[in-house]
Amino acid sequence: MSCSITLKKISYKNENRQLFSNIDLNVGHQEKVAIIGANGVGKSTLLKIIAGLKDSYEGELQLFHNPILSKKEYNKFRSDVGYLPQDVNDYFLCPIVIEDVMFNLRAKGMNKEEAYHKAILILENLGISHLKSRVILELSGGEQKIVALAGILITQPKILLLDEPTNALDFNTEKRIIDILNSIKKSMIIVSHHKSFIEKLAPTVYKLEKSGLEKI
Ligand SMILES: Nc1ncnc2c1ncn2[C@@H]1O[C@H](COP(=O)(O)OP(=O)(O)OP(=O)(O)O)[C@@H](O)[C@H]1O
Repeated sequence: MSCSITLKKISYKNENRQLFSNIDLNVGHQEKVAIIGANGVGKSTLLKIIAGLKDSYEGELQLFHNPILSKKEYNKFRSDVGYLPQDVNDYFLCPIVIEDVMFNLRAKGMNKEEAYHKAILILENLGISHLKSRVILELSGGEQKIVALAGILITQPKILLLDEPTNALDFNTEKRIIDILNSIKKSMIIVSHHKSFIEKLAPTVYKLEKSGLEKI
């Protein structure tokens, strides 16, 4: 199987305790998997390891079959990985919605008109074009989450890592996000406590325990 993400015997210890050990996982090309587990077991931490935001782990992370042995190595693949954190507050780079959604395209050198056009399209797709001129910090938690998702999807990463993507979304917005994520052909890991959301999106579900990942 062609794998986008491979974890081999990943273990992580924070300042206080061993969070988890022996995590093995293969996420195939365009496969969608969900990770569930008790509060505090380390789901967000595991996602951060895969997102290249933690390097003090044991074991091996591979992206597209390439062992990632250093930050430098990870950086070659960073633009292939879109990470939606559980708390999106600290991840915005611009004060206004449309500017933030355009930011990564502009950073890659795309001209302003094209980046603006693409940003408008993605906001329309996600049903939030009415928010385009709003100040991000004045939006609700749910609105901020969709704006963050727009900023990720616009760069067309090959891998999506979504930490509680439907947390704080109302029923209709959640339904729209499910439809959009279902229509996207990408490798995805979704961390969620939300059973019905997972059932509609991810055919493969793993439970994170201290001693490893169990397929359920
Ligand atoms: N910045 C931090 N500093 C110290 N400890 C932390 C930090 N972030 C997380 N932890 C601890 O690491 C453990 C795992 O946290 P993590 O957020 O990965 O769990 P989780 O499974 O995603 O939980 P939840 O389902 O509640 O979101 C917890 O005990 C938490 O208190």
